Amino acid sequence: MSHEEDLIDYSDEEINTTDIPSNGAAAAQKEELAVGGGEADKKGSYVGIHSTGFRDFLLKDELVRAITDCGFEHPSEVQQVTIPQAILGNDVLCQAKSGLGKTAVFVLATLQQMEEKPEAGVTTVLVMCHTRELAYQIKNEYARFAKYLPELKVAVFYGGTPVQKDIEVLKNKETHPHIIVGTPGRINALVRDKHLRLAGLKHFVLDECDKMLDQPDMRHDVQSIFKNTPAHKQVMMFSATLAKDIRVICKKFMQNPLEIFVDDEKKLTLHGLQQYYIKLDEREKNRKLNDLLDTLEFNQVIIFVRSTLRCTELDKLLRECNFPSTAVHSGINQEERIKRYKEFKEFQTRICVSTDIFGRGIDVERINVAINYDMPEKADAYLHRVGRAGRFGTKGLSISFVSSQDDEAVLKSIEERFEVALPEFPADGVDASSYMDN
Ligand SMILES: Nc1ncnc2c1ncn2[C@@H]1O[C@H](COP(=O)(O)OP(=O)(O)OP(=O)(O)O)[C@@H](O)[C@H]1O
Repeated sequence: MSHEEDLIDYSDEEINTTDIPSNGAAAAQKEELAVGGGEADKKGSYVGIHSTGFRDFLLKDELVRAITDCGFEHPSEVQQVTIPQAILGNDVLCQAKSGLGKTAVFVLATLQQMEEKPEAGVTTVLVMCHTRELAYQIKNEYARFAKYLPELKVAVFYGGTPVQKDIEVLKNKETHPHIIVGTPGRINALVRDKHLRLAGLKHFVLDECDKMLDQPDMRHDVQSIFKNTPAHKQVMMFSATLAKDIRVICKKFMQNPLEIFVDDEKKLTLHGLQQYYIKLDEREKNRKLNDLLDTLEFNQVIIFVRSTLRCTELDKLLRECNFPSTAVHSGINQEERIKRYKEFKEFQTRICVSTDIFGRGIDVERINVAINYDMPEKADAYLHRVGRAGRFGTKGLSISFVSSQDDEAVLKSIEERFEVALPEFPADGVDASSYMDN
């Protein structure tokens, strides 16, 4: 993509839906992952599963060892289809269900393409996502997979922390990262003020790309950063939800990408996850939540609310009732937010009340119950939120409180779009073995 002419102001753009490649709806019925793109004649074709192990990708020894240490035995479907193309440097636009390992696709693909002795002081990989905690998590994934590549330097930059610290890291050749993970606001500020130079960039990655390009502020920052990168580079974008209009926008940043879409939205439903709703009055929510937390068996539970105020209040109430709860929302200072994220991830707290900050991308292995105390406004947000439970094909349970006509409308749209039965939560509860892995 040439920079000047093609980086348009998307808010002025008419979305041309006829741009979208046909992925062959009939075939999509049969296959989980519809793969189009690459070469023109490949559009609409479907890649079968050929490889069975990470070794088949012919990755560097250091990566194979790290993968083994992580306990990954077999690549997931999205990994099988995408990694072989991504390590060749192709652009990738990838949609795949929540929790099935999209992160490892770009982490492994970029690490695989790094030079053995990366040049000091040059950043070649930039990964951006929409929240600070997710950036922190992705940075840790890089650390996990790069553990046998000690020369590689990875850093995470996001807002709410002293910018001077980031500037110091970038000033010094010894500490200057080869790989940067971050959120667009801070990265853009560092680029704008010439602390971060991206002339040597080879890989530009957006995780949760639909969210990032859907929000005007974030999209503006992403575009400004993109303009400061070389024309020739690999661009990869990922999300569990990729509406057709957003795909068109994503592709403006790419050249002839490998496209992986789940056109048949019912295939986005997580099969290990049991999903229910409870109809109740707003004022009955606290009592109901108390009952559920008392009676349900869970390892960890995440509870979503719609505002920071409700988040603070509900967390306080739960702690008053002696539940081991924590809260995460944008009103908390950043250091404390990361501390709470870490504690929750490390199983030191078992209940987390959150706004949509933890609604996407956050990967906490032991969450097996997700509760929508407040129903989200959109079906997409619902899909991401409940996907926090039942990661990587494990079992899980989600319960959504429905207390208004708007909530009912969202519930209906979820059932229709994802063809998921969302029955009422049974009065006598559900058998714990149905949502707890042994
Ligand atoms: N091949 C694998 N074998 C075992 N575990 C895996 C494998 N790939 C990924 N995982 C684990 O699965 C979990 C979910 O992965 P990840 O967070 O990348 O999912 P995702 O597709 O990005 O989900 P979301 O759309 O919700 O962000 C992580 O804990 C990750 O370590």
